[in-house]
Parts: sequence; C-alpha cells; structure tokens
Amino acid sequence: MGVKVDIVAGFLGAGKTTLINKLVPAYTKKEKVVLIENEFGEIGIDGDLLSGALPTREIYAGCICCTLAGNFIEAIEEMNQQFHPDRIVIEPSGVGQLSDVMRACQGVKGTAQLDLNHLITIVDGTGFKDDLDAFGAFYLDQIRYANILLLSHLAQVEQQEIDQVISELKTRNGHAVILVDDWRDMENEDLADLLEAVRPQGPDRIPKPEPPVHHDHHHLPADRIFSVWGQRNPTVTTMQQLNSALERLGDTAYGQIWRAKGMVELAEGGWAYFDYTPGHCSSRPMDSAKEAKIAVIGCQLNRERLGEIFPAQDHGEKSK
Ligand SMILES: Nc1nc2c(ncn2[C@@H]2O[C@H](COP(=O)(O)OP(=O)(O)OP(=O)(O)O)[C@@H](O)[C@H]2O)c(=O)[nH]1
Repeated sequence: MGVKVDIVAGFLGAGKTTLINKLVPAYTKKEKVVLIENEFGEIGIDGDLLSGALPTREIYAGCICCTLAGNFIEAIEEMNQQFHPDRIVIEPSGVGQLSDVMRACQGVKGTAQLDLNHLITIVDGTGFKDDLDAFGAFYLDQIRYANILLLSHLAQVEQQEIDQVISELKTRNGHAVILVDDWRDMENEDLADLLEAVRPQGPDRIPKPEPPVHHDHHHLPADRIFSVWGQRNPTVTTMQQLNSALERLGDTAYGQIWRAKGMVELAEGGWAYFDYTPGHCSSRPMDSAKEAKIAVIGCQLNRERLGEIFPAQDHGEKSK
C-alpha cells in the first residue's frame, strides 16, 4: 500500500483548516502524517493556526494554474523523502481547483506510490449560490472531483435551502458521499472513522482531470480574477477598532473582498484572530501569535484604502 493522500478543498473560508485541525490529532495517534498548505499570496496565516508539532510545508502560489503543480510535486517529493509519512494531508488554497491538485499528485514520481484517498470538498451552505454564480466552472471543479462533500456554516441556513444545496450537489457530482451532519461537533476520532468508512470509490472511479489550461485563469471573467493584499506588523488596535474595520470590508470601495483573515496585537493586551467572508465575520481573542499579519483575498482590491483601515505600524512600505 502506498502513502495515503487526503486533499481538503473548499472555497475561501469554507472550513478547511477547521476540519484539518480535527482530523490530524486523530490520524497522528496511529500514523505518521505530514501537511502541505497552499496559500494564495505570500502572507500565510493557516500555517500558524495548524497543529504545531506536525511537519508542515507551506507553498505560496500567486497564480494557481501556472505555478501550483511544480511547487506541489517538489513539496510532496521532499516531504516523502524526509519524513516517510503514512499520510499526506493537503490543504489547497480556497481559490485552487481540486483537479489541479489531483493532477499534481499524479505527477509525483520516484518516491513511494501515492494513493489519492479522501478528496474532500467543504461547501459553505451560506455562500453556495453566490459563489456558484460568481465563479461557475472554477467553483464547480472543487465539487465535481470530490469523493466526499461536507457542508459547513449551516446554522444560519433554512432547511429548505440546505435541501436545495444538497440536490444541486447531487446533480453536479453523483458519485460523492454527502455528509450533512455538523462535523464540527463530532469527536475527532469519530469523524476520522466516519470518513474512512464512507469513502465511496476506488481511484479507478475518480474522473481524470482534464489537461491544464494555461494563462486563461480558468475562464474567469476579468472582474473575477483574484488578487491579494497583505500587511505584516499592522498597527496595534483595539477589539472595537478591529470590528469596525471588519464591518467596512463589505463596502465595494475596498474592492470585492472574498476573504480576510489575520491576527493582530491588541492595545488592551493580548491578541485577536479574525475571519471574514461576505457571508460571515468573526473576531476572537487568542493567547498569543508568532506574528501580527493580515491577508485579504478578493477581486479588484483597492490597496490604498485597505492600507488606511489596516495601516502598518511604522507606516513603511510593508504591504504586498
Ligand atoms: N458557524 C460555523 N463556523 C464555521 C464552520 N466551519 C468553519 N467555521 C468558521 O469559519 C471560519 C473560517 O474557517 P477556516 O477553517 O479557517 O476556513 P478555510 O476554508 O480554511 O479558509 P481559507 O483560509 O480561506 O482557506 C473560522 O472562524 C471557523 O471557525 C461551520 O460549519 N459553522
């Protein structure tokens, strides 16, 4: 048997890091596990949030379709040689295509055989229709190639709407198992066992991804091409200032923001972590962080205005 490869995909803010943080502690009781993280942009946040003891490699991709495959193949080969894992868990960027990552895994040669195992896509129940309308085929790729579909953020969604999302998912992907339970409430081991038990298809049933299409950014319309803005060492802020900055992110004067996340140091002491997507926004205190940093992903971002609400501490040229 080869090395199991689990890919945890899902659009921006769907819950990939949350799921990995539940599965990894369960896996590591029995197996040697390594993690590969792909962030869109150069300021990585997820690596700081993920289980510290695990061998982790972060890959920063500016343009998924063009730079992803080579970096991934190299990272997988290196992690394999260095750690000889039983399982590789991959978190692609929320704006990555699952088929691109699958293709990259199929391109790995020379080391242990890789078995594509869980191909999980988490679908945010609140954002489903908007994300589908905005990103079409690009978004559907994550749904189409999954063998397990998990739903998230369901508390805010009416049952009728959940049923519609499920029926739409079944139409788009007839072979995947769809889990509608609130997986965040499950014990880590129970969730890991459940995923192991429901894995529906052997690799022969996984559709072969089509060859890569270069430089057209997956036919995204021009106003839907993602860019990223980040700030290292943002100004120390109060929780109240942070929350009022987050409220402004829905204003298109800042661009169309699909995701913002980061950790900031608080004037009142301690740190805060925040998450933003158009559907939900939260901030919470955290004990400590390695570094204060903010990452924003969206389309037609207004960098200057973002720099006004999240200024750098020394007002230097730190934004990317
Ligand atoms: N209410 C609710 N919150 C959730 C759920 N899943 C994740 N979250 C929260 O949503 C936020 C985003 O979750 P992440 O796990 O960081 O999402 P991600 O897919 O890794 O996001 P990216 O950084 O864009 O790749 C976090 O604050 C989570 O705690 C869910 O099912 N319900």
